Amino acid sequence: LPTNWPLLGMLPALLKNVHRIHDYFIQVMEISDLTFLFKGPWFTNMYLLATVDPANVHHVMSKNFVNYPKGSKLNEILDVLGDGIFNTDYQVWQYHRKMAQSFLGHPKFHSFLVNKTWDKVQNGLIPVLDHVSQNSIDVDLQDLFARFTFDTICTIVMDYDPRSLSVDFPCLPSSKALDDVEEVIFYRHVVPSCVWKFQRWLDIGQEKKYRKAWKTLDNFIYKCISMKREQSSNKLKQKEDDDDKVSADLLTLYMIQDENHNTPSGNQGDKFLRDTILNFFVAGRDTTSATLSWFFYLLSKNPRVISMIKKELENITINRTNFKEVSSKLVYLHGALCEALRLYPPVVFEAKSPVESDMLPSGHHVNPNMQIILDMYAMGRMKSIWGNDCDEFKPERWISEQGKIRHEPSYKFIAFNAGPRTCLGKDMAFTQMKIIATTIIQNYVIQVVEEHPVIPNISIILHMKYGFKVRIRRSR
Ligand code: HEM
Repeated sequence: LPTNWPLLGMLPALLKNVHRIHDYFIQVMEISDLTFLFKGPWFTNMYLLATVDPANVHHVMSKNFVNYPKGSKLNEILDVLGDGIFNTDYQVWQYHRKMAQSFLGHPKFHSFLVNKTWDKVQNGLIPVLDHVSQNSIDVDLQDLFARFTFDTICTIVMDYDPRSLSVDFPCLPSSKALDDVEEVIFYRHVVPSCVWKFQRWLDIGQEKKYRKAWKTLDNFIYKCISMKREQSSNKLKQKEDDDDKVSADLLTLYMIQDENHNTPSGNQGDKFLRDTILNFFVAGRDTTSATLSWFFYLLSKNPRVISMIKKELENITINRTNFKEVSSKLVYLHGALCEALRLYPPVVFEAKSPVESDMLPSGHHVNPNMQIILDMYAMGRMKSIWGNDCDEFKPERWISEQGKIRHEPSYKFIAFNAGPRTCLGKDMAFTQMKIIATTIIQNYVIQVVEEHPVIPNISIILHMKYGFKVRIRRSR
């Protein structure tokens, strides 16, 4: 366990292990009975209680949810997200949640999503995969998936397709700006706040990058909002009919509320819409694309699982019209995706501070000066939670004796968060991942480029540090 040095606290141990921070946390969690208090240098007032104890997770995320809002410290770190769903509490968060639920949970949303995803497969993914396969070009599959999900989330949220997934692989500043923002948000989580605030004041280093990325995102989103305003000023009224909600995009839905003065944001005008859109970009782009990348990486190491998925697909024809019925038959594929999410959850940790002092089920006292880190990566790899074979990629873990999907409580399988702030895009993510996975597995062979290093990066989203270089060919 890390030594607590006078003045420096446990910072030396953290710095020494920063290059292998994920594995280091697994080790510390295993030998400290699933919860450990890291103490920072004396002048920083930094106390991090890291935990992977399911009882603590259940307590913080569900049972005593009201005592663990996102809070002002996190608001500062995530300031680029403004008043969007990720960065708000209480009424504003409830408003977003209601709006997002009414959109994503609308009965017509599923077929809308399936159609948009299928369009992108046919007009984006397949042409690009055929192009790289015919010309024997090595491709970064992680980048390709990020392009796919960026295009689809823009389409769903704003009805605008930036077409980043195409054979010329265009470099989109808005997509790059999202990467930069995520990197700096992680940095802000790990250095003392006085350090990053000083850098922000001087406009240097990571903070300079953050400011520029923020501007790029603002330019992109505000432009889309004004385009939408022009296009739809006379159409908005027509969309008010509940049945039409899903033939519109999320932005239109919010604009209708705005016109009717139903927003909780006061008179912020386009700023509230901008915050909403940006939060959905963050929610829907990297989470799904990162999972797909790790899923295909795991498949490349486990040919047996590919054979099992192919076997499951043998007697099933999947297309855009029957996807809803067929999807529930893809039990093994579903298990394999859950297994990828367990081993490589795209959101690696969740940071929480109590409003009032509290006692966790593990017996640890927490107070408002502390940050509680729920380490989702380590949680998926704990022997005491998942058994001695926890490091193995075993889709069978998710299948019951009756051949159905085995349900695991969200405070144990935490990839989609737990409690009232559970991910709203879970079904959307599974739908997209299944469409993409079946298309690739049925039609292509993927081979990882030899000696290409695949290691997790250190950020708020678990990407592959050097991308995922593969060679692709059409299967016969
Ligand atoms: C494999 C894919 C995905 C994973 C693993 C995932 C995971 C998560 C996690 C861990 C959170 C909690 C984040 C936090 O509060 O700090 C979250 C929240 C959320 N996710 Fe997802 N997500 C995925 C895909 C999506 C997609 C495609 C959407 C659709 C746009 C989406 C929409 C949301 C929303 C709106 C929230 C905020 C919920 C709230 O605070 O009430 N997610 N997701």
